Amino acid sequence: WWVITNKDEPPAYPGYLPLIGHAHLLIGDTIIVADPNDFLKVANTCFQKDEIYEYAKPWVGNGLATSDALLWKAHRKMLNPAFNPAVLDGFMEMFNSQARRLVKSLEVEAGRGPFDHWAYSRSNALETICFGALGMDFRDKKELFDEYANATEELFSIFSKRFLMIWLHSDFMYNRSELKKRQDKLLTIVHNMSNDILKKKKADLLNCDNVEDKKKGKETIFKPFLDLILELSKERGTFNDEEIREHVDTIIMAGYDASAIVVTYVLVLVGSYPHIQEKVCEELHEVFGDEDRDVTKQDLSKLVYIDAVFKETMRFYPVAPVVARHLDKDIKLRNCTLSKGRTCFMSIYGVHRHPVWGLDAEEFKPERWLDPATLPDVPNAFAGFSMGRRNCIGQAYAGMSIRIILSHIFRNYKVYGDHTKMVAKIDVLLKPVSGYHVQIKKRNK
Ligand code: HEM
Repeated sequence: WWVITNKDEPPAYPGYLPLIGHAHLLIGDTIIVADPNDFLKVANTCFQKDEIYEYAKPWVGNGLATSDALLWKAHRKMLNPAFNPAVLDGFMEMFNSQARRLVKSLEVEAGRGPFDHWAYSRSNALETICFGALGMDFRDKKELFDEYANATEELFSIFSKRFLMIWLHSDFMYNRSELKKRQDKLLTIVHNMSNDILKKKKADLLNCDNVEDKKKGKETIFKPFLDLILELSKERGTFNDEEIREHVDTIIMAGYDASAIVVTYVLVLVGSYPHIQEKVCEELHEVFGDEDRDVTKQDLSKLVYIDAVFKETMRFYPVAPVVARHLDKDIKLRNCTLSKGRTCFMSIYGVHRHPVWGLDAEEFKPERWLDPATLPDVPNAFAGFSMGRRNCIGQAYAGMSIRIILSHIFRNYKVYGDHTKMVAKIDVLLKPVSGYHVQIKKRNK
């Protein structure tokens, strides 16, 4: 308590013994926010990410997720158009074909015992995001894909190992560690890939006149983010090559793991509740009949129950359970003031289990999303994509791709799971330690 600088600071772990209850202050001057209104206030008052985000900088540099507040403000404004609905409409066909690939790859498991479908969802999501971000088609380049996929997976695990090994927090110690040597090797693989593609794309762009495409109204045709960012740069002179590479790597880092985990959580949860799966299938039948056609944008607006399942899954198991800001000013909340200079952990998990969700907050209930009367009174009670201006830029992309995947999977397979046997842990993201075991059976058409 000796470091408390503001007289109306919140108490440290209320109810705990002094000294022991303040022990966290020795590790770092941190505060945790789990109230929906407080979360939003912090999110919209302070845009500076905490120091722990520095660990990801060797991979993604000053991309949106890690950049300092000032640079982030300028870059986010310039990048928002690359994620607008017209651009995302161009991704529909690719999302559908990737969802079909996932369904096909799962065929070997149909009718057999429990299996961990994470490997399937993860590699499918990485293929999709590499296609969407870089325009890189890995589909017939298995060796290259495996090398890239393994490198990204291991990089994630290195970040979380470093976070847990407090003695490696200082750059001085980390730069001398085996972990850092391994990280450098993996980064060479990952960066070479983006740099090679960037070089090739730049050369292609010089040879084609995109203004003509726009005149012909072709904006909704699929264009990877890299092409869009290159075009923005060409038109407005916005980003240099290094910045473009960092933004594209950020999109890959931020996009694929989280999306894949949400799909896997949905399968385990829906597989645990047959009555919910029945409703999903009834809705799919109403919209598609017995057809195995692609999902259109109009279909998505009709799939309200699947949307409810998607949102409830993200509420129940928030993939990004905590985000962190460095408080660059004092922030006055309703009941207390947070002092400048502290780390503020904003608990998405806490917001999603907050009393505003009612007595059934601990239950998985997609129905709550179907009627505004059963949702919390406060508008900021859902933070799955964080809140405020520094929220997830890929929210619409993720929502679209995931709902398309689910529409294909549940039209083709009956899924069985038991989420009560799943133990989750925070490994940068919230992941099950026990695997994502489900069983699937082919549906009769
Ligand atoms: C269901 C999947 C996803 C979830 C749950 C998710 C969640 C989040 C959250 C909670 C944040 C805030 C992180 C923080 O403040 O530290 C974030 C930021 C971000 N996400 Fe996502 N995300 C998902 C998918 C995607 C996809 C598909 C993309 C790209 C296509 C993406 C790109 C980004 C980027 C670039 C940021 C940084 C935004 C900024 O600081 O301006 N995300 N995401």
